[in-house]
Amino acid sequence: MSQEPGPADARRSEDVDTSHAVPDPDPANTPEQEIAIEQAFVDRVYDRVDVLRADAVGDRDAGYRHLAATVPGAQYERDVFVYRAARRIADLDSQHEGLVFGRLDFDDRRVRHIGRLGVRDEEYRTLLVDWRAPAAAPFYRATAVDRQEVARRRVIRSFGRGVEEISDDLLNEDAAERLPVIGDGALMAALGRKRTGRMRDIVATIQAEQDAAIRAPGRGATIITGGPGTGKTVVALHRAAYLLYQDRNRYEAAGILVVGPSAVFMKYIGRVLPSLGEETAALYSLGELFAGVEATRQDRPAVAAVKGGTVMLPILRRLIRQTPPDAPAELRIVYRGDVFKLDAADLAAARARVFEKEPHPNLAKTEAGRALLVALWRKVKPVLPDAEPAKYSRDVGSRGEFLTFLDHWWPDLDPAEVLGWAGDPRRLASASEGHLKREAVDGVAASLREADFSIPDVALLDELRILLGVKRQPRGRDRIRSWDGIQEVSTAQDRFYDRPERQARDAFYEDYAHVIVDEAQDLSPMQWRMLSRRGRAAGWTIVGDEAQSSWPRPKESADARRRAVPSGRIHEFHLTKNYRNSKEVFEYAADWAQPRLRTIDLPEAVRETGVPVEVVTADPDALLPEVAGAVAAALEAVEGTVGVIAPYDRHGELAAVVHDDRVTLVGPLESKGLEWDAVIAVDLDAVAAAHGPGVAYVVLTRATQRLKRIDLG
Ligand SMILES: Nc1ncnc2c1ncn2[C@@H]1O[C@H](COP(=O)(O)OP(=O)(O)OP(=O)(O)O)[C@@H](O)[C@H]1O
Repeated sequence: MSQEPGPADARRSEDVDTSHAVPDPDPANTPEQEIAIEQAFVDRVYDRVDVLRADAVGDRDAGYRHLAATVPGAQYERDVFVYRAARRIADLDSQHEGLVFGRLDFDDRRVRHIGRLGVRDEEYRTLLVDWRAPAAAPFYRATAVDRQEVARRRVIRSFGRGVEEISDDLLNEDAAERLPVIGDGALMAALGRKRTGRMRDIVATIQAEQDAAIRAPGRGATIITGGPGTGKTVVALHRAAYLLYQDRNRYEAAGILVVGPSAVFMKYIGRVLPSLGEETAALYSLGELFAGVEATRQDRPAVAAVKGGTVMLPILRRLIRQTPPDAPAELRIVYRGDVFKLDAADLAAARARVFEKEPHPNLAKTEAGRALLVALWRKVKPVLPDAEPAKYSRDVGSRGEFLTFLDHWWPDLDPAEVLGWAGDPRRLASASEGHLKREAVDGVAASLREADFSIPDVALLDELRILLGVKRQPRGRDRIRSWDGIQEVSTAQDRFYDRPERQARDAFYEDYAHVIVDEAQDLSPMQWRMLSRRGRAAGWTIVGDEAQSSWPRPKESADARRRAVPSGRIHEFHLTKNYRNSKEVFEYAADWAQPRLRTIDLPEAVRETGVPVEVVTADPDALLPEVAGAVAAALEAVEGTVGVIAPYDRHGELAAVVHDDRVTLVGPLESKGLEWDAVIAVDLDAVAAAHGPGVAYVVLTRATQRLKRIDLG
């Protein structure tokens, strides 16, 4: 729900009054006096929200009282009614923290407050404008050069219901005589705040170039590029919230999918959309897009490079045609007193004939039975010339022994099982003849013998799912629709509101209205294919930075992306300011990366800390004490989180440094997209050698305040 009119209402009436008059302040007011003025307004909004919540609870309860409705259609109406009330309650509940965060004072002395929700007063006049409404745009877009009639922009920071801090930005110098200007820079304050390990929303401080990307049209493809820390991830998430607000029916009914590189990353960003009141987007990491698998393991770079490439397509196509390992090698049938046999060669020929008719084995069972009967018939006919084909087929085809044979010879295949076959180097070598060298076969086969699947395996499993054939499912009753298509409201309501971190749609759902891909520079061609299946009719938001890529063949990936994303309108946005790293950290990272990377998109870091990057060389045998010392010093120096980023083969020996909630130890690939207040980068040269300079550049750009590099001597 939103009390604020959505864009449709705004279009209908451009002059929906979104501002209100307030008495002129005294320009000499102290910060405390101004805080008190805002507090009075904030209290008024909360009072109103309390009333609205009570109304919504009343509506929901009234809906439940009609539970016994038996008149056709009445149950549906009740469901819709209850659903809408439940939504309204959830919205109001989710937005309690910092509900009012912005205020615009216009040249004509009108005032507009901006918040996480739209709220109207008893007379349906706007009290608070939703940050996503067109009327809120000047809060993000107005600049001294293009003021959009804004005289002063104010950011209000609260804790619970209490206003704590105000920070103003005077856009019209002439208004200084009538408007007090307080505080120094909400953005800098937000950027300097300690990190907690969960990304926060930035509604109060979205910058103009970010706002433009957030509000781009939902259809077609929106491509957002920018160097490290420019807010690509946070912008993409706010964009999801914007799209949901802007066309709730469409985006809730068909869904928005947000895909990121790793489970750690999804956890890191997982609270942003709920904090914006949006619970319905599906968040999946690349390792989770195959139902039942939650892959978090990375393959060795050389193996990942093979598994992600389109070379896997012909290999998988051959693999599914191989005879299953436990399939019987001979069929014997007694017909009219004679024994008839199909040997291995006959069975192989029959198998090949099935594939000529139906390339998807899991859809070919009937065809397989027919092929066996035909092959047997060729043996029967010469021996029993008077046999009748129809009678023979009916008789043999309905026998238990024949059907049991068929089940074993042509079992329903599971993608995980088929991928497992490729763990046998002989099978893989046969499927990949002419495509892979011996060394690659051995590497891939060995990786497929591991106990669990790796992240690149998930795209292969998904490809196999399609190659094996997907049986048509009756459209599930529990597929989630918007309220106007909802079927079982109590179920939907539970799903939306009762689980803290939920998935609205399963991993195979294919009809998303919008797909947001973060860290897109790293997607392999096979991963692009997996995503394209989930958004055939979708709009796309693609976010990335080529320089941070770990995929070795960017052209192959770009081609795959072009094929995955429907051609059509493309909106491109480029973000230019680094909000994460201090200038000191970013300049160090850029100096290191520039000579090593072909293309690099260098943003401008907006914040200085005066703390230079530290570089030390440690004895390889004394790495643990060196890192432990660095962690202890970092915990002292920063209030927030500390990240140790080290090559995977060092994790065992370094595990002991994680003795505090604020400390995490991750591999270079998992550090993508994340940030810590202090970062300790272990053996950067090894990271660059194993994963390429792009990944080492990622490692160097994770710190908000302090970076220490520990090399091995
Ligand atoms: N307008 C803003 N106001 C406050 N904080 C911001 C703003 N824009 C970005 N940030 C913060 O800057 C940090 C970096 O943002 P984000 O992770 O989205 O960048 P990114 O471009 O995806 O980075 P990378 O490509 O290096 O992973 C985050 O802490 C984010 O909250």
